[in-house]
Amino acid sequence: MQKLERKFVEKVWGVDRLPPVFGAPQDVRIGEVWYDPPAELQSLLVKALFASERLSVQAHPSDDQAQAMGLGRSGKSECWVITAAEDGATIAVGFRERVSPEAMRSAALDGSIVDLLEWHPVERGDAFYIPAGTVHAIGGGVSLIEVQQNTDITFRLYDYGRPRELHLDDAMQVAITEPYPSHYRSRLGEDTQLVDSEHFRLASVATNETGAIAEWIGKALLIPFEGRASVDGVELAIGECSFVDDIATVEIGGDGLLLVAQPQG
Ligand SMILES: O=P(O)(O)OC[C@H]1O[C@@H](O)[C@@H](O)[C@@H](O)[C@@H]1O
Repeated sequence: MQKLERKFVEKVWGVDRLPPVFGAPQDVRIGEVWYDPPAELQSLLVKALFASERLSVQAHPSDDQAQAMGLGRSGKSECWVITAAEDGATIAVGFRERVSPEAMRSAALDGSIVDLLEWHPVERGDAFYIPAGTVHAIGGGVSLIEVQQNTDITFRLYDYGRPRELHLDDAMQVAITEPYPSHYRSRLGEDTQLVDSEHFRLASVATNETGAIAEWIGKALLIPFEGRASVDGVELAIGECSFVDDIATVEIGGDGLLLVAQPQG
């Protein structure tokens, strides 16, 4: 088992103070904690996100689109598990109704795209799979764990007038201008398989009942979500992410809830 190194990333929409378990520098607006992918598992990246304000409205390319655009081999599908949400917090995923690409473009230019999106109320434990092409924006007052394909290609459609680069023409090539299919949503406690996609799968596993991953073999990433969890007797603290070479051969213990991610395909 290998605990992954953490990297703190400043973001305009980040928070002034991360939970103490992260030991983050003070006086810096941190929005993301990146867990450095190990040499043995480079295809997935895990992040913890902390948003005090809305992130950009954005979309990511698929593998084929990224390759056709000369941006490398990998696109970016991702998933989120909400770890904390202030009262009334929302995230935007997909459109309320189907829109034409032209209507999306002009709404991105004047900012009214924010009102075309479906803003979903969220609470701790809600999970969303976000396939490449889904137009999305994480709202303020939300913290989450993200598991994503390991690439950093984000096409911003709209950024609330913040002075950051937009990528509207690229986004137009990849954005799906439709409502978000509800079967991509799940909830910890009700569902054990949160994501089962082309590129990765994600399960929520109670440390005393690991049936959800009984058939899993091979490399995996473990992210403690709640309570106390251990692997082969070593405690996994909240705020950490660990790599194991073969999930089938490790002994999970403790009294808590773990997220377990594994590459597929
Ligand atoms: O473009 P900004 O607003 O900084 O957001 C960038 C972030 O967006 C989120 O939705 C995720 O895709 C993160 O992996 C990404 O780093």
